[in-house]
Amino acid sequence: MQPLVGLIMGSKSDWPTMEHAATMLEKLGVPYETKVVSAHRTPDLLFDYAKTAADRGLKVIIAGAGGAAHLPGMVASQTALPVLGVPVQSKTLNGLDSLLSIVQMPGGIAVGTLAIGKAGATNAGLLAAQIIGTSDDSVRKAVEQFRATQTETILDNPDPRDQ
Ligand SMILES: Nc1c(C(=O)O)ncn1[C@@H]1O[C@H](COP(=O)(O)O)[C@@H](O)[C@H]1O
Repeated sequence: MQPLVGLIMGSKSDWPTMEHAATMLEKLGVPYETKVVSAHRTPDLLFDYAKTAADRGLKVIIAGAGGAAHLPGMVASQTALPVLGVPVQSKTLNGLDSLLSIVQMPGGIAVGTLAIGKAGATNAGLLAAQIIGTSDDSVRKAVEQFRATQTETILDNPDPRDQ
């Protein structure tokens, strides 16, 4: 199926975090492609990827990076598609560096910044599906079903001592 989401990251070392975005997209039936693209290490690839993304049929880009995390902002500078940025937890500064690099965009180029790490990657997948769900009924229904099941699971087992 034609990918609707581009899931990119600065390094293969980001995959253990970013795979949680992939898991959510798969759960919600959203086709995606995934690739290592780095603003620093592969700048020409980054420009080509971002400039051709919309014409290739992508609707949303999720970009994860750690440390000096310029990838999401640089992708956003080259495409009008919505870009969701995931700060990957860094070893030295625990991801605060990644978060601040992604979130402090200058006005006029937008990146939707998620939380640091696994929760941020999971929610990037979810938010991408919600964006696609505004014009795709089957994805919107999958999101609604996911949320209903999540709520039921908690209500059915409210005792915190039970697993
Ligand atoms: N922040 C960026 C960018 C970028 O923003 O273009 N490219 C790679 N990186 C990050 O460098 C970290 C360490 O990468 P390595 O593990 O490959 O040394 C990764 O978290 C990656 O996202």
